[in-house]
Amino acid sequence: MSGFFRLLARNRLALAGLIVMGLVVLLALLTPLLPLADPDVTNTANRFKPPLSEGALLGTDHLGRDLLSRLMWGTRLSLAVGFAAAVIAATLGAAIGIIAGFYGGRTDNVIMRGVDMLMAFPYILLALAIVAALGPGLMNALIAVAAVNIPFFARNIRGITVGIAHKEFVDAARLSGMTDARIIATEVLPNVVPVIVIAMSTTVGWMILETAGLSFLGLGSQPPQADLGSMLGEARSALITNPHTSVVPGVMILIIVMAINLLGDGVRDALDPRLKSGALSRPMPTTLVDRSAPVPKPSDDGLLSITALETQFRVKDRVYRAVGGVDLHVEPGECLGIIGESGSGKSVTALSIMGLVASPPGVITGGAAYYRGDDLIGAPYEVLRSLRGRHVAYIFQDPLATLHPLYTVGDQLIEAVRAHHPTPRAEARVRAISLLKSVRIPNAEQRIDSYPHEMSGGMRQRVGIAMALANDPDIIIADEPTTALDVTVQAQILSLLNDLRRERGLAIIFITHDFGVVAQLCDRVAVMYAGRIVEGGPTDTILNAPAHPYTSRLMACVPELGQGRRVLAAIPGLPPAVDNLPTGCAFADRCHKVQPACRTADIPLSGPSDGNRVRCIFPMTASSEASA
Ligand SMILES: Nc1ncnc2c1ncn2[C@@H]1O[C@H](COP(=O)(O)OP(=O)(O)OP(=O)(O)O)[C@@H](O)[C@H]1O
Repeated sequence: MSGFFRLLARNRLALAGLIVMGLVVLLALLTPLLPLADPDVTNTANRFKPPLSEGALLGTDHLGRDLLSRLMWGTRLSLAVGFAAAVIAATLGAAIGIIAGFYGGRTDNVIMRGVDMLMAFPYILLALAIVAALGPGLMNALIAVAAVNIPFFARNIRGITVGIAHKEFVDAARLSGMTDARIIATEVLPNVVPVIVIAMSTTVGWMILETAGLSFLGLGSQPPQADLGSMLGEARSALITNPHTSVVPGVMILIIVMAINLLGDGVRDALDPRLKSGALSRPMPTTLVDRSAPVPKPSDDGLLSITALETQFRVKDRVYRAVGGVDLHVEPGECLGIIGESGSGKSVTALSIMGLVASPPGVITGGAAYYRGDDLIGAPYEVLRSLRGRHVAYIFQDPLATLHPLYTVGDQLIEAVRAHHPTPRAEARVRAISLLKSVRIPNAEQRIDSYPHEMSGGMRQRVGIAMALANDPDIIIADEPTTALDVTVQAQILSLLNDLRRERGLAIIFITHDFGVVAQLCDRVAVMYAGRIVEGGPTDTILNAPAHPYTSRLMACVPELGQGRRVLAAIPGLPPAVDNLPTGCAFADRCHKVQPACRTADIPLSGPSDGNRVRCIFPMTASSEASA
């Protein structure tokens, strides 16, 4: 709750709205206690007194009634009616929406067609019809305003509920034997309450206006009772001769509605977790680059050479150092494996190369990535766009997130083929079919017209791989591409990638958690921890004699088939938070070989450039391992 108020207070306009609304509500609550004149007592001798007259701070109206007093009582009434109408509309609308969305089918159809009928009328006409049927009066105006707003809430909440009703946690609740009422109360309602609050906060002002509108037309509060709308209505005839009688309630309506709307926007932003992290702000086409240090020279002239790459996420006042000075290089026909625990910075390193880290919040703060001698970091968008997919292609981890649900896989493959090579559609289709065959999709001629949801997870992943191959790239950056595949398909895909790099000199950067895949495919491997490479070198050397305690413990976690029973040694503790990295070795807290010297200063990556390089001052040796 305190987090919510902190976020709300950060939005200056919302804070201003909150303060103004707080004052208005406070004044409305204190009105009966204030020494004000009776708002309904007429005194025609004092008609139309101007503001700042003696005994009438805001002047008097056409019947000589004190405008300040009428304003205070009128505001109190308008606020009460507006809030009450909002609560009634939200409660009934949400209940209708939840029932329609949860039960679906005929229940949904009957309820929502009724709601549609209500929505078919212009809302003010409907409100007028309801008040005309019930008779003028403030209570009837309240009922009318609530009734015309019920469909708005019902439709919104029904949409959210339909999505939630088919989620796995609702299925799990059903399986555990919960009744529908309990599922609605404990599983559905908590998920829709923020939406109800957001919808309410943005519509209260609107309902106050609608109530004022009905009173203005003489259908709401009845004389002598004052609300803001009726005050405006009564002042209509004196608009030119005595404008203060209209300005006083008009300004109050403006203040209230502005304050509520600003506050409502702030509440919406503070309650929506996606808005909080800036996820809905439009990311820039390439990652923002803010390099203060001079750009490093390439350490060698490989196909792709990454030098001292640093990428951060700047979220509000926190800085997450996701990648903290990474050096990597890959040659044509070579496969480089990147391995490390979840959150170690593997994906962010890979995405930084082509400027694909979303900005905001991502910023590349240092280093360079040379592709055939040209630095890609900070390269113009057009340059990166022409390289993306054509020379450097990515295979992403989550095939469902990368394929568009509304296009067939064929359309998407054809689009990928034609993005960089203008080809007739028929020719691109033939190429797409051959790509699907090359990733071993059975029945490719028919499957090309399938939608992503009609394919299994493994097939979708293979479509993602086919798409990466569409333009014969020089480098493929594969981020855990085989995680969703069964072992036989995984073996096929790995051998396909292996063939491609042999035949075509394709370079592969393969991000994985699986040492088995590294052993099978990679020539060299880099082990990452807390955003840095802690060990790197030829795969055989590292797998046979890991030098960093982290690498050795990571390997000890891997079960081995056919090696008999052995205890799997999990690494104790958790990786450090990248917004609060310790001095010295980031693995020190979890390391069985830690010494005080490990925590004093930064530890460089040392060792021969063509051999095993390690970021440790007490690396593992055969003898130390034996004694451990
Ligand atoms: N938008 C973001 N805001 C703040 N921190 C982020 C953001 N995206 C990633 N991070 C942080 O950056 C670090 C590196 O994340 P990254 O996705 O590269 O890890 P990874 O090693 O690829 O993990 P996995 O194996 O689970 O994919 C993590 O600590 C993560 O929490």
